[in-house]
Amino acid sequence: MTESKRIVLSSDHADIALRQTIAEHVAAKGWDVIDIGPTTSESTHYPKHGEEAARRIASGECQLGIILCGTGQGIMMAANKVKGIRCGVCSDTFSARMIREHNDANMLSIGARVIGEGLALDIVDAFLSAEFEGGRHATRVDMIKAIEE
Ligand SMILES: O=C[C@H](O)[C@H](O)[C@H](O)COP(=O)(O)O
Repeated sequence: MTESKRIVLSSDHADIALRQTIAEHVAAKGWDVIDIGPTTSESTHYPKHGEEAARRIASGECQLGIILCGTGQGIMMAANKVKGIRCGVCSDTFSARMIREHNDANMLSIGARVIGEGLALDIVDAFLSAEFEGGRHATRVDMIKAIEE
């Protein structure tokens, strides 16, 4: 894990409570959590929240990010438009581990209307405790980065 442990959290209106539960869970594990909201369940637009969170990572302010929307898909698509972001939607712990180990993902997206709180927290733990393996996977991640150039 990187020395600085700062993580950004954001979501749309799909489940503010789950995001706040994840924020508390991650903070309890020693992460400095930057929860950029929103704070109410008023209908909002996931692209802006995905982009906002992604830019906190692209700027170097945060090392990792966790974002949520109803399916996790729309906010993931928006986040992945920001250069340097590798974000995957996960509904299982194996994928959450593998997107770190093989893809060096810096953001995790969760479908708040897809999975429950218990699984979501396990997915978060799998994502945060995994490390990028490098080697052949670094070659492939470099190829992803080259597409952005
Ligand atoms: O990918 C998009 C997300 O699942 C959104 O959370 C969803 O489209 C929001 O839908 P609604 O406006 O009906 O709550």
